[in-house]
Amino acid sequence: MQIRGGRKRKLSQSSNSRSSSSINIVQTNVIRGGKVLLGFGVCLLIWSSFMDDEQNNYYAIDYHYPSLSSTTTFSHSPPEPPNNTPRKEWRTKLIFDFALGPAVEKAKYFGFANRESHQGHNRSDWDLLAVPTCDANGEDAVLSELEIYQRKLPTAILLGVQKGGTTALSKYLFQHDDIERSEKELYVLDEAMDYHLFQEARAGNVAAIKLPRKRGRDLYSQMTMGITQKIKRRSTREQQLGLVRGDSEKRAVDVIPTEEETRKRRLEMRKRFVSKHGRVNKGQRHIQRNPGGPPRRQLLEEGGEEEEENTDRPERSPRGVDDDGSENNAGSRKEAQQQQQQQSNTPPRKASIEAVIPSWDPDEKMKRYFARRKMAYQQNPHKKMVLDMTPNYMMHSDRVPARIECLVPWVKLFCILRDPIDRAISQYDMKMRVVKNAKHNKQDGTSTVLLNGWGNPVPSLDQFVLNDLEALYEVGVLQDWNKVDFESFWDSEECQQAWLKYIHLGLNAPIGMGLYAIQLKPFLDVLEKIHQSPEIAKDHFLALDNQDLRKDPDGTYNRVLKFMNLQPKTLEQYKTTINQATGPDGKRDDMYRLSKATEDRIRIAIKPYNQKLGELLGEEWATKWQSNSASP
Ligand SMILES: Nc1ncnc2c1ncn2[C@@H]1O[C@H](COP(=O)(O)OS(=O)(=O)O)[C@@H](OP(=O)(O)O)[C@H]1O
Repeated sequence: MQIRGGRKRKLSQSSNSRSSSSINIVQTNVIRGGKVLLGFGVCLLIWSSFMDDEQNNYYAIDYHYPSLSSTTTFSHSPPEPPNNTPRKEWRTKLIFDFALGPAVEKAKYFGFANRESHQGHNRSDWDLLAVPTCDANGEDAVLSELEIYQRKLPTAILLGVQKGGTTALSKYLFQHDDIERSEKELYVLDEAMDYHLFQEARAGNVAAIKLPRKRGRDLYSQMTMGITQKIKRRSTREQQLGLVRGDSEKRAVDVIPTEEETRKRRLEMRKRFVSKHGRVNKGQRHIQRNPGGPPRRQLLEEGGEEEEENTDRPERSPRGVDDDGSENNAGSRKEAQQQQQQQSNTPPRKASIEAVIPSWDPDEKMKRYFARRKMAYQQNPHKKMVLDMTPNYMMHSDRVPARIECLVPWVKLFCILRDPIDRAISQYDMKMRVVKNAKHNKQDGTSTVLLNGWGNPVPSLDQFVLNDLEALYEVGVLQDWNKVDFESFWDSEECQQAWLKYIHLGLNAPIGMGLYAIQLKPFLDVLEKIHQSPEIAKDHFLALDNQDLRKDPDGTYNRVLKFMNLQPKTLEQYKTTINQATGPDGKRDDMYRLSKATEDRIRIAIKPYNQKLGELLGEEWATKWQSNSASP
């Protein structure tokens, strides 16, 4: 702005007074130079400030409870009682906050002034949860088993892994009479707890919580959650029209366009948008799309498919890197906000928690969480096990272990692992099932480009995994193991920080999720810490292999029952998704295939982590996935 202003003045000066002295010219040049420097300095300052911010965002997931202690964190290290707080009170408060607190808030939210009337639960149901889990001296949990069951706190937790076969296993387990039937994925220890803390932060009870932006997801994979709304709408439309979804031939249609094709397409879309609605600043777009014009709904109706593609974009991140990976123009955003302010005379929106997490919908979250907990808290004292099978816990290994220690130290943890490559392919397949209903843009009659809801081409399977591989190298989780000694890296602070940085990027993590050793280590550590004995800790952990579940469902099911100290049982029904989708050998005719080169690259890169898994879980795990046995 300043530079442009300077230029204007210079032009008007030169036209009006040709006879200005050379001193004037020198002065003008000096001023102009100064302004340029000043502008440069300001830009540098802005840039460095939000670069810092970006950095902080990666590491700042520390949840503080000032009411307990300003140093009690719930993420990276297990919380300890603050000074002068009796351990009993401290623990009661934690249990109350985590298990009961959200429930009380929910009751308030749903307008139950009187909790007695709430959905058949009476006050004592809720209050049961608030009973301290330690004795009068503040020593460890003294809840009897019955008390734990009555409280419906989880007695066993399935940590992961996503696409490992959780759905099938949960269907099997819920057939058992001694297992409480609840929804499969509860997200109590990650999302719900995070949500509770957000509520607290909003109320000013805890320090503001920064979460990483979802930039990485967009930057590296382009398969974002943002598209799901659009796809849902489109698929409903397709259903209404009687179109069949899910036929496997469609999977083969994604031909990845060249960069040039992508650029052209974006330009075209932009041109069409501008010709229809006028030029709109990036920053302005989500503030007021069409000042004074027809309402947006009307625009959409007139605009048809193309414009809808463009206008369906969710809000962009407040600052920093844009959804499509390009740098935001912080200046133009500010400008747009100023313009907006002038137009509407309303103050600019303050950065809020919602701004930090763009897609956050508290009401929606609240309802979902409420529904889940309601199921989990069903009053049935006869069931012995309450399961929380949330495959994302494994990936949230920065906060869930501490919460386990603090809240449910008695739990047994189990997981079902799968060949990382097969797992990644399955994840891609899941994403594509959503994406493939997006617009297919016929370009020249021969190639068909599959686009996501934002008009960006979706990556091929190879690209999808390679992008993640690149991210893992970028943050330092993966390195050139010929140059870096994995053994010393594994135990280092550097490794932990790199992993934190990676998970806080919010990626789809097709390869990262397959690094089981690094995810499981904190859970194994916390079990040892809780039980103070490696043997007892071992009894509280079970790792299953997806292949075993495929080949011997009955045997695997009974292994889990034994692990939970439940009576053995023969499975009544095996009907799971495996029958429709995957054969007993894990192969699927319509499955995507990774190129051999990519697969080899990944296997070499993650090999040391697999070997570590052998050290953690037993030798057989070290060599399980050397070659892709499930692929031809
Ligand atoms: N019985 C049995 N044993 C082993 N594996 C099975 C079984 N049933 C289903 N599947 C396969 O599991 C994959 C889905 O995993 P999840 O249910 O964990 O998915 S999710 O994370 O809950 O979305 C999914 O894998 P892909 O078919 O490769 O996508 C299912 O086919």
